[in-house]
Amino acid sequence: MRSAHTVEQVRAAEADLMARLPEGTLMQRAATGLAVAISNFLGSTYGARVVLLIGSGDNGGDALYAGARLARRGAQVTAILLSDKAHQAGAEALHAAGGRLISPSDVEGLIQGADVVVDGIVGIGGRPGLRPDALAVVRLAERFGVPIVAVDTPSGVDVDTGETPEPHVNAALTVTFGTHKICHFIDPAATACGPVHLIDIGLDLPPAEVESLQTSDIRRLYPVPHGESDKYSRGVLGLMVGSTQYPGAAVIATSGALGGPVGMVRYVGPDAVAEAVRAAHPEIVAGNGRVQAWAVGSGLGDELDIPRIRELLDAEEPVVLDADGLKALDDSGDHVDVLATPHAGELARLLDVDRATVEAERLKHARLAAERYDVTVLLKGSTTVIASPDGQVRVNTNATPWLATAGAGDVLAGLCGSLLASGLTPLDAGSVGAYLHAAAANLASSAGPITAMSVAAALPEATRYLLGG
Ligand SMILES: NC(=O)C1=CN([C@@H]2O[C@H](COP(=O)(O)OP(=O)(O)OC[C@H]3O[C@@H](n4cnc5c(N)ncnc54)[C@H](O)[C@@H]3O)[C@@H](O)[C@H]2O)[C@@H](O)CC1
Ligand SMILES: Nc1ncnc2c1ncn2[C@@H]1O[C@H](COP(=O)(O)OP(=O)(O)O)[C@@H](O)[C@H]1O
Ligand SMILES: [K+]
Repeated sequence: MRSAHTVEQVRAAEADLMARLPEGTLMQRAATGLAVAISNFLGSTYGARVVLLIGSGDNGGDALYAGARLARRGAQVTAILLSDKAHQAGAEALHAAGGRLISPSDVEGLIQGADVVVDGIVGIGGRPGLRPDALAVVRLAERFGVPIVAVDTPSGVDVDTGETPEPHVNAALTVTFGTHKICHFIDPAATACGPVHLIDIGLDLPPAEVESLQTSDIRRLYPVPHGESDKYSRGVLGLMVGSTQYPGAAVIATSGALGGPVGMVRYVGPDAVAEAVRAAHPEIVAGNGRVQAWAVGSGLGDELDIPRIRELLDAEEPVVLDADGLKALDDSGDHVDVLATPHAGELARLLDVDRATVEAERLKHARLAAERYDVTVLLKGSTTVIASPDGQVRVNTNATPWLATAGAGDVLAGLCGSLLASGLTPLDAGSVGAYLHAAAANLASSAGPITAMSVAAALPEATRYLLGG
C-alpha cells in the first residue's frame, strides 16, 4: 500500500525524529535524495544549467543544498531568491560550491537557457497560490518549455486536499520525502505533480489518511479460487443493468463481471436484453435466483424501477449501485454494504452541488457523500477516489486517459460487482476493481484508442499478470 499523510501527521513525525538526530540530518537526507533524482532526470549533470526557485522556508533549504551538490558535480547552478529570508545555511552552501544567488528581476534569458527549473518555493508549509514574482518565473519556464522538478510538492497546490484553487506549478517530476502527501494522489493536484519519486528519510508514521493499492495488495486481496472452490462458493453476481433503450450497457457490464473472479452471473432484465447478453455471453444465466451480490443501475434509462432497487438496497446482499440506479439512493437507510460508483456529474446530483465543484474538490465530496448516504463511494475520473463511511479513503492513480470512453463505467460496475460477490468488502472491491480496470485499460491501449469491450477483454490477462501467473 502506498500511503499519503496529512501535513500535520508529517510535521509530528518529523519533530519526533529530529529530536533524536543531529540538527540538519533530515534536510541533508532530503537534499541528497533530491540531488540524485535531479541528476537522473537530467541524464548528465556536468555542465547542466540548473535554476533553483527559492522561497522562504525549508523547502527552499532542500533545493539550495541539492543545488550545492549538483554544483560540486559540475552543474551551473543559479538560485533565484523569491524571498529575502531564504534558508541561510543552504544559501551559504550553494555559494561555497560555486553556485550563484540572484534576485528575480531580468531572468528571462536565464530561464530560457535552463535545462531544468527546481521548484523550492514552498512545500508542506505552503498555502494555495503563487505570489506575483514566483508566478512570473514559473510562467517563463512554461513559455520556454523548461521542465520543472518540484521539491516535495508543486508550489501553489493545496497539499492536504489535492485542490488547486489558485495558480500553481505543473511539474515534470515531484521528489517527495518521508511519505506521500494527499496532493500526490488526488486530482487536480496529482496531475500537477507528474510522476512522484519518494525518498525515504526514516520517518515513523501513523496510519495514513489516504492509501493507494500496489500490485502486492492486489495479490493479497484478489479472491483466487482454490482446490475446493465451486461456481457457487466463488460467488454468484446478479446484474440488473441495461434496458431496451440501452441494451449495450448490459452486454458491457456482463463482460466486466465475467472478467472478474465470480463463479456465475445471473442477468435480470427485459427478455430482449437478456437475449442480447446471452448472445454475447452464453455462460450467463437469465432470470432471478440466489446471488451473493448485485450490480445495479448501468444503462437502466427510463426503465429504472426505484422501488425494486430500494428493495435490493435494503436486502442483505451487497450492491454496486451505478449510473441511473444512483437515483434510488436516499440518506435514510443503513447502506454500509453498498458501493456507489458515480462520476462527478452523478455525485454532484447526489450532493446538490455543481459538477465543477465536485471535480475541483474530489476528496471532500467523496467523503461527504459516503457520510451522508452511509455507502462506500467510488468517485470515477482521472484519479478514482474510494471513500468508505467509516472514513477510510483509497485512491487509484493508475488509469490512462484513454479510459474516458463510453461504457468504461459499465465494465467497472460489473467488475466491482464480481469482486463484491466473491466476498470482498465494498472498500476492497472498489479499490481492487479500479486498479484492475485501469491495468486492463493500460494493457488494451498501449497508448492508443480503446473501447469499453476491449478493456473488459483485457481483464483476464491484466489480472493474470498482476497475480504473477
Ligand atoms: N521539517 C523537516 O524536518 C523537513 C522538512 N523538509 C522540507 O521542508 C518543507 C517545509 O518547510 P517549511 O515548514 O519551512 O515550509 P515551506 O518551505 O513549505 O514554506 C515556507 C513559508 O512560505 C510561506 N508561504 C506559504 N504559502 C506561500 C505561498 N503560497 N507563496 C509564498 N510563500 C508562502 C509561509 O510563510 C511558509 O511558512 C517540506 O516541504 C520539505 O521540503 C525536508 O527537508 C525534510 C525534513
Ligand atoms: N481522464 C481520465 N483518465 C483516466 N481515467 C478516466 C478519465 N476519465 C474517465 N476515466 C475513467 O473512465 C471510466 C468512465 O466511466 P463513466 O464516466 O461511468 O463512463 P460511462 O458512463 O460511459 O461508462 C471511469 O472508470 C473513470 O474513472
Ligand atoms: K515546492
